[in-house]
Amino acid sequence: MEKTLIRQNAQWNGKMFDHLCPRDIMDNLLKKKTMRHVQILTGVRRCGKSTVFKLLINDLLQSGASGKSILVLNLDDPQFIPFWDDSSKLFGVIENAERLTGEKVKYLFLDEVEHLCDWEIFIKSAYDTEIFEKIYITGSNSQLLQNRFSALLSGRYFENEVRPFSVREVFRSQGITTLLDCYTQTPKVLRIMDNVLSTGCFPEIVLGDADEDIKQELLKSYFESIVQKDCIVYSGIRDTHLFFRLVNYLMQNMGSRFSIPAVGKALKSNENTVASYLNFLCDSYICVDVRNFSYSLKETSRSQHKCYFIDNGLVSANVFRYSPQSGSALENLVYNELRNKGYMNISFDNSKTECDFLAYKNGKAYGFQVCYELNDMNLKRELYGFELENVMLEKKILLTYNQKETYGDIEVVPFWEWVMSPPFT
Ligand SMILES: Nc1ncnc2c1ncn2[C@@H]1O[C@H](COP(=O)(O)OP(=O)(O)OP(=O)(O)O)[C@@H](O)[C@H]1O
Repeated sequence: MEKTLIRQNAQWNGKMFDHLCPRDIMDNLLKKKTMRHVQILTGVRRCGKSTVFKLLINDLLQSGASGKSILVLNLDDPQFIPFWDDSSKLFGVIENAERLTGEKVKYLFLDEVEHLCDWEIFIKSAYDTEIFEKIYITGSNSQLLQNRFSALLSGRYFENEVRPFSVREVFRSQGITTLLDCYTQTPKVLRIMDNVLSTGCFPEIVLGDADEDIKQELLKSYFESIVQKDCIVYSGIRDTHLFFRLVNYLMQNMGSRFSIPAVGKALKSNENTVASYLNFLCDSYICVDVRNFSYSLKETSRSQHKCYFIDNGLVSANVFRYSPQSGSALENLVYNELRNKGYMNISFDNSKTECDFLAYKNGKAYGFQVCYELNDMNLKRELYGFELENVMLEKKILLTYNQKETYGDIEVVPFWEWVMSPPFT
């Protein structure tokens, strides 16, 4: 089996990657390409991690590297099952590759490394041999670097999260590359936004020409594999019935505030179990647990939570009566774009103003309110959201589906315009 795998590897050539869409994360990765540090790419399943490998390989080939010096091993492939319990056997695969191609492996790519029970030991030895110019690895669980051997790698790696396409990447994949394109092709922009609100931003969903039903089916299969492989099996969840009820509860109440004791009560379960199941879900990158804003570090003062999902499509495929025109669908998209645009410490305000998002960039605080459609009934409440005590906001931005206005220092901006306005990261 190794022979076939290795022959496939040695045949890399630039033309194989012509059809791939460029990813914004590449700028960051290429800046570090000459550093020996191991590059770890984590992220939810199907978001495009292996494709980022291909983009990196393409760059290596363009820079003159030989295809034979690049070895990619996908450890999710059942052929690697015998290696899962003893990663040192991989050195044998590398030696075989070198014998077959007659060239040293300089660039090692390991996909889904979490299958190797002691992957850090293998990576540490591979790094320390100084044979490889660069080692890239991927994993689909944020606990990848939290096990007993992780300290072995300290100071030797960079970790970056790959995420499904940002909305800007979706626009770019459909030929909308500038703000001017958006102004001149607004109906197309709104059509893309409708798609993104309902079927999300996973690359295969965005780029595929399958009809809506097939996309929903595919999204359901993504969901099942994330929940099964990266939550239930990876974290050893025992009460799967409770776990599914929790996921369903969080999807139905996406973007609504909750407390762990209240969910425990609603699901008739122990709150400690609910809290740890929520952590397992977050570890798989399928959702994030956002807390209310507080200057105090005491946990009790941040006891309110809101859950946002990595992709609107995953939610729409699983929640009965999901409405892409709802505030929560747009709010979920805004949360993800805040992350894509590099905002940090994202929280919500739990005082009387109820500001949807407080987020920081370059040490400055920004306030965001999200309203699908502003009208006479909700305008006053939405503007009031920015009247925060104790926080000086650098900017106050009210994001809508397609309305633009200014109210004093508050800018009402269509979501697509905000997405396509620099700075992008
Ligand atoms: N930049 C891109 N351009 C074109 N297609 C892409 C791109 N990124 C991802 N895809 C497509 O999306 C699908 C999933 O991508 P990929 O296999 O890279 O994801 P992954 O995160 O490695 O998935 P998994 O965790 O399940 O292994 C593939 O069909 C791939 O071709």
